[in-house]
Amino acid sequence: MSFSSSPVVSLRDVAVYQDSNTILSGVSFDIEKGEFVYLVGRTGSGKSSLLKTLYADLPLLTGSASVSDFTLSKLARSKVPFLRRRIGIIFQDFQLLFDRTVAENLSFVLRAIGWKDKSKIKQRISEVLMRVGLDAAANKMPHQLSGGEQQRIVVARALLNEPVILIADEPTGNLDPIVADGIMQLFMEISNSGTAVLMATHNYEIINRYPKRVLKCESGKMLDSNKESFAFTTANY
Ligand SMILES: Nc1ncnc2c1ncn2[C@@H]1O[C@H](COP(=O)(O)OP(=O)(O)OP(=O)(O)O)[C@@H](O)[C@H]1O
Repeated sequence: MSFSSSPVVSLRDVAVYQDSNTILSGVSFDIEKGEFVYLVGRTGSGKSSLLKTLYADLPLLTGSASVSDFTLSKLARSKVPFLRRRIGIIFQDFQLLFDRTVAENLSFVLRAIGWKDKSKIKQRISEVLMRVGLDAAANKMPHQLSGGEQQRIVVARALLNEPVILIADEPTGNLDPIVADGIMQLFMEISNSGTAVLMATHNYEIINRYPKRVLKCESGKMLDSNKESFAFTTANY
């Protein structure tokens, strides 16, 4: 008997568009539960556009795709918030609310999706802060934290809904190498505990230090290191 679960992301012959321009075509890949995958490619090659397609910020017009249990081609606008609750989204700029504490930043998200019970909110916040190693930071203001700590809070925020996948667009871009390394270790722990991670990056040093599967946007197509070998070079990235 097989206990394998279905992929958390599955794309078949997908095209990615910006306005009427085709950015990528013929994109097919699966991401399994707990898998860690890098997304690379030159500036403008389509990484962010692909990620936006996955969280329904760009419509799926060609091919078929599912994320968690959502079929993107048939996704009604009203269902988009529910899709996004299954995805933790992390960007390079931290996007914390600087006029409130860490705990208030996190409770804001839970309240927005209908959590009301104060003790449950407090418990969930404490769980995610523990997970990112910052359980003592709940009552601090974001400006009292370092850049790396702020990014950990953003990761904690992305984990609030127990997502099946974290989608991260250049999450280490503004961090110095040692701090970036800490964030990578956190991502590895997160993927080891069953949440898939799809991370767009230009940082090939990080990929060499934490080697995992790589998807590469190149000349309007997607290359997959699970299926073919391709060169890694820091030139032009
Ligand atoms: N909002 C937009 N409207 C129209 N075209 C866009 C938009 N955003 C991006 N594009 C175009 O789509 C193409 C892919 O851009 P995208 O941002 O996906 O690339 P990227 O690989 O993420 O680049 P970077 O590494 O610089 O973030 C580029 O040609 C870009 O100019």
